[in-house]
Amino acid sequence: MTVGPGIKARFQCRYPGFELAVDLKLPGSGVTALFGHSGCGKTTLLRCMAGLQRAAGTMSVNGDCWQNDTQTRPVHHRPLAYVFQETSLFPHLTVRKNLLYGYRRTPKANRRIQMDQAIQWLGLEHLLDRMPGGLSGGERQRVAIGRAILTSPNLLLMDEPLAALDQASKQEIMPYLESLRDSLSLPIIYVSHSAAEVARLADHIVMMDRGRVVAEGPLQETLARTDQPFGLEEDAGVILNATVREMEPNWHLARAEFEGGHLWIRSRDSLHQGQRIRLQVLARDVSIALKEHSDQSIQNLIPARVDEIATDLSPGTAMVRLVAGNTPFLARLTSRSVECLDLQPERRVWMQVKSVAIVD
Ligand SMILES: Nc1ncnc2c1ncn2[C@@H]1O[C@H](COP(=O)(O)OP(=O)(O)OP(=O)(O)O)[C@@H](O)[C@H]1O
Repeated sequence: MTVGPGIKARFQCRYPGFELAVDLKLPGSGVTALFGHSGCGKTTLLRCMAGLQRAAGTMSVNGDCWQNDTQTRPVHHRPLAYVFQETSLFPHLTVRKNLLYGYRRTPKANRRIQMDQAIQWLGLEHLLDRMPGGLSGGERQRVAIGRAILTSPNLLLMDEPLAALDQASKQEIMPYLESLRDSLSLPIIYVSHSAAEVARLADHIVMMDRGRVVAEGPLQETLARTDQPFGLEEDAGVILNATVREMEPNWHLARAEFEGGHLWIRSRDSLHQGQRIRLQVLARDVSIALKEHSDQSIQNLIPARVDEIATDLSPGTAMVRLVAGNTPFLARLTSRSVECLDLQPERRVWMQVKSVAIVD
């Protein structure tokens, strides 16, 4: 069988009352989120990928075939690391020795991630001589992630790694996960049912429902679908990557540039010029005008093109996809407004953005 770059995962398996059937081609780098309601099969799919769950199918990672129709490599021969919701550190070993455990088990020639790097990425310097029993939940999880990546895996599987943490610990650990995403070249499959985590971390998304994939693709593009396979119509919105270009301290505003325009956002102390941020714009916060009105209170007025209109989402409601430069946005309007404005694909309009949130 020829296997190319990226991750190929095709599986079929059954439990009483549940069947998983997926056929996925995923990017060979970055974070792919497996997203969906409880019981939709996210953990089962992750276990199939790891070889922990028997399933018919194929699995390959950047050209390395782990399973096909005739053979399957056992889990301990797959170069992967798995981080669970509940950490399982060795309680009798210090943090340093827990980290070294993964590192030393990896043959020297295969070590691509060094101790110092992992310690720095995960901010573990001051914890090295501590015992796991005395760490907070967030600190323990950071050590567990460190131990996992120090095996230099070719695939990192993370199953709801923040689910057992309180809100404050989740906020604390997020920047470390972001730094891992940006520093590691290895693909990460990240199971979550938190839209906020997905918005912040993922590059690619797989949305599952009852053992099937209902939508899949790059995060930005997929969230901007007018058919809203996520069932999030009320909270539908796009995520965009932007860079802070200008600070207006007198007005407490910052100008964030995205591919195709800029948005004024409310400033905060932690923002600085040149910073890369992710923004969320909800469909219900976007309205459309045919002319550029300057006599109104909305700061963000952006020229855009109508790309697609879906009118049958719920009675009287339409979802309009707009494109500014290369960046898609969604606007949720009444069907009446769509008709009154005579909106059609390709029409040039002005997009009024009432509210923008920094994703964190
Ligand atoms: N070993 C098993 N035996 C029988 N049924 C199972 C087994 N493991 C999982 N299931 C069932 O398969 C379905 C999918 O479970 P899975 O844990 O993969 O979902 P999930 O999306 O990860 O859910 P959650 O977000 O709650 O962890 C559920 O209906 C579950 O009850």
